[in-house]
Amino acid sequence: MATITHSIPVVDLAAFTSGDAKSKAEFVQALGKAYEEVGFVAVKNHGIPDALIADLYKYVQSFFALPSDTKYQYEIPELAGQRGYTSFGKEHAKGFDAPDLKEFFQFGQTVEDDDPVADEYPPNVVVKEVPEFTPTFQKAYRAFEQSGQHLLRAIALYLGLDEQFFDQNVHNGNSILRAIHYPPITQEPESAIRAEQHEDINLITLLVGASADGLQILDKQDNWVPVTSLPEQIVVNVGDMLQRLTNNRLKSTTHRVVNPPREMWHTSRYSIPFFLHPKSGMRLDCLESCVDDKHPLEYEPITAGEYLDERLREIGLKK
Ligand SMILES: O=C(O)CCC(=O)C(=O)O
Ligand SMILES: [Fe+2]
Repeated sequence: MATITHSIPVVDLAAFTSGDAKSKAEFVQALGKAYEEVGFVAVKNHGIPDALIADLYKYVQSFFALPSDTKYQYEIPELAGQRGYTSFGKEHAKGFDAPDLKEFFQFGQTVEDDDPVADEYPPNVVVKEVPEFTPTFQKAYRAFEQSGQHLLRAIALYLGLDEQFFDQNVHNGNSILRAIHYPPITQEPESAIRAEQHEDINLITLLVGASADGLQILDKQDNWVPVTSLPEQIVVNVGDMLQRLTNNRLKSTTHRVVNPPREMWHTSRYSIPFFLHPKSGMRLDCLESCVDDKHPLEYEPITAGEYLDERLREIGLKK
């Protein structure tokens, strides 16, 4: 069912959410196979309204256009970049010293029921200069959660689990909506690129139309392949938590964002990934169904919270 129009398979989420049993089952197989082989898909009919995405980009651009001193007010070192602003040159990929050529803003979970997990989450940082910023992030956060929940249900079915396997751990989970600005490049970058090669930490990442070229994935032959998606599609990839849970059956594929050619140095690039995380208490111990003689157990038991802490230290965001 998946058609390859670019470097990554394309799937139609409407086949899962509104289709009959046959198209639902076909979607499950197409998504699962793509995640075993490529780790990335482009999703159409993802359910996130175009107008909301347009608003999100508009307010994100207004925020990054604020004077540096104003943005610094929203950078709170105790929050380790998990909420609010992180200035240019702070984050580096695991295993690399040179920081990425980016600044970003992170928005997290707001618990609206009486779930005690609320105590684990710092409040979001409210940008006063752009009043529509916070309500738009909140709306988008919920829309991404919803879309991600459908995809995780399909993944659960593919893995032979109960369709609702992820639901309770993702409801009020520690997901992050991150707006990234890669500023214009003004001098020959020494060794750094916009985002050095890495794998995402979380279960899955949903990425709305990055505003310019640059995203590349590493294929099985070690070639960098550009990822392009049509304007109405979002890119959704497997992160390390899902790879770990499935004992490497689903692939958390290495990716990076390269610098543009010199004639495009004067342009900014914006992108808005939603890193879908479970609650910190979710166990990421490898599923029994993913361990056998051919696939021996690769990882120690761990919770999502322990794993996240380990990874944030490795990328320089947590001391
Ligand atoms: O900017 C992009 O297109 C992707 C960014 C990314 O891979 C990340 O922030 O993890
Ligand atoms: Fe990434």
